[in-house]
Amino acid sequence: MNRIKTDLLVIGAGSGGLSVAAGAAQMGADVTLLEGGKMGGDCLNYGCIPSKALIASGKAAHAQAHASPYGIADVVPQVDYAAAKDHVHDIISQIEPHDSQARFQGLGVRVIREYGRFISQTEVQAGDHVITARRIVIATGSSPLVPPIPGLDSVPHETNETLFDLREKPDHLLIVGGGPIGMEMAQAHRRLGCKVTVIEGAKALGKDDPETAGVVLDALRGEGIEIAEDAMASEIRGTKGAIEVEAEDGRLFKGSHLLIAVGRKPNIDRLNLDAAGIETTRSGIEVDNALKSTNRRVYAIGDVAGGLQFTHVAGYHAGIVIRSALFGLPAKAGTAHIPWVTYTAPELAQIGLTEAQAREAHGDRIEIVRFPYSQNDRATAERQTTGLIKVMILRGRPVGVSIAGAQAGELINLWALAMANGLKMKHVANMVAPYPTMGELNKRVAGAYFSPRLFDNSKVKTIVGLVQRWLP
Ligand SMILES: Cc1cc2nc3c(=O)[nH]c(=O)nc-3n(C[C@H](O)[C@H](O)[C@H](O)COP(=O)(O)OP(=O)(O)OC[C@H]3O[C@@H](n4cnc5c(N)ncnc54)[C@H](O)[C@@H]3O)c2cc1C
Ligand SMILES: NC(=O)c1ccc[n+]([C@@H]2O[C@H](COP(=O)([O-])OP(=O)(O)OC[C@H]3O[C@@H](n4cnc5c(N)ncnc54)[C@H](O)[C@@H]3O)[C@@H](O)[C@H]2O)c1
Repeated sequence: MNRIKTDLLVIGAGSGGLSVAAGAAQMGADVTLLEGGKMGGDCLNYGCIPSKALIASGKAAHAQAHASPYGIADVVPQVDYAAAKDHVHDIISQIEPHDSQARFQGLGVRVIREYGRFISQTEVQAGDHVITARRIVIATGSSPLVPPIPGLDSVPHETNETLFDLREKPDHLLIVGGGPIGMEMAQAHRRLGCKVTVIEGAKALGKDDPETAGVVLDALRGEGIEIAEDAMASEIRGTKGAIEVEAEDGRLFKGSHLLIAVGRKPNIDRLNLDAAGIETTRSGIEVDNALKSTNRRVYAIGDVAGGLQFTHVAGYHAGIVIRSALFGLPAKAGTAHIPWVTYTAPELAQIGLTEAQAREAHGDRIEIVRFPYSQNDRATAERQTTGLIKVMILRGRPVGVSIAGAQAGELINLWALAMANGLKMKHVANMVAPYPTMGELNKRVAGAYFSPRLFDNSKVKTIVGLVQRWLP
């Protein structure tokens, strides 16, 4: 056995683990990083990057087929599905060096390409190494949940771990699960020429605000995607090319290929957590708001910590752990200022409270303002007028923003800044936004908050009247 002593042991080289390792090593800590699978984790290899690359292929095809409103003839896109997958892998390989073993070794991190398992409160075994660490960060991520639906184990199916290697174009893709994975992949495949049916057990995009999610679902249905809601898949049968999914209420869906996208399960099986006294919940490792597990020397971050499961959350967690483990400073992870975006077209973005959550938490004190894309000149010029921005406001401060529309993911950035720093609506209204940009929507919705106060206000009218009488 090779014995290693280290300041910080990071288990998992995905979005969270890499951020902790890079930060800690560059600040002078002795860092050991374990990775049993691919460097870069889910986001680079099976998640954000391949999905956004395939969405880009779909967007290119869609633009060809819908060019005539801009004065350019529509073309039936000649889709080479396998070539689109080559594009996906090319994009992964362009980003790969940033997450590579060589780069991290260059930063001074000791990288061990093995799965780790606890053998005591302070020791982890990885291959023939036993590592003792002052502090340990578990950043092992999550895997696709493949539920025990009768028949599924004997029917060929894809998950996010296999879909991006599939090279034959599905004739008719059935997708079980209408969350972000399901809806993003539904639209990408529809635009690449597949028939697509989404089978959703409750409401599609159900974690988002129903009003803004509704805008996206209408658009997806308009592109020809069948979205069946309240359709809990209860039995799956068939063989490659001829698959059937039956819902609890008897509805039957037939297709050629099947994608399972019904959520995630935390990667904890290999860790032997009992040996370290680390407790778990149904969604992952139990952590307090400083991301410490029930073993006070061990943190859990990112997907395995069971909260919001996004790359930027894993990165945010990494910053909190560095502050706590390296500097011994207090640090708490919040969620009120965390945005998320579903990269459909139109995009769907959310930060903080939805309208229903805001009303439940703050009752009548909540004010809601909306502004439609149809009143934005840039959106009009680009024929992207579908959508709206909606802001939930408590005593002049935004507590939630929901956006559906083109570039919603870019627009939410401003609200992420505002909400992370406690800015008020007046700060957004004071900004001068360049014309004509989609970003003006943010300023205009802030204007919509103030305009009744200014324009429907008898005091303001009286003051203006008096001043005008005295002005030379
Ligand atoms: C299809 C899809 C699309 C997505 N799109 C987005 C998006 O657009 N934006 C966004 O913000 N998020 C997106 N996500 C979510 C995002 O990928 C995850 O939230 C993020 O990767 C979590 O980072 P992590 O560090 O917690 O885990 P991961 O990135 O999964 O990394 C965990 C790593 O730990 C390794 N590991 C596991 N167990 C062990 C062990 N015992 N020892 C050593 N190594 C181990 C794994 O091999 C893996 O490499 C998407 C996810 C999917 C599936
Ligand atoms: N753009 C992004 O940031 C992005 C994109 C993809 C994934 N992700 C992350 O990955 C996570 C997982 O995504 P996901 O879409 O797999 O999960 P999800 O939990 O968000 O959605 C899963 C959906 O499947 C449905 N479902 C569950 N069992 C079912 C059954 N038997 N039949 C029919 N429907 C069923 C649920 O009602 C739910 O709506 C997301 O929550 C998100 O954190 C993020």
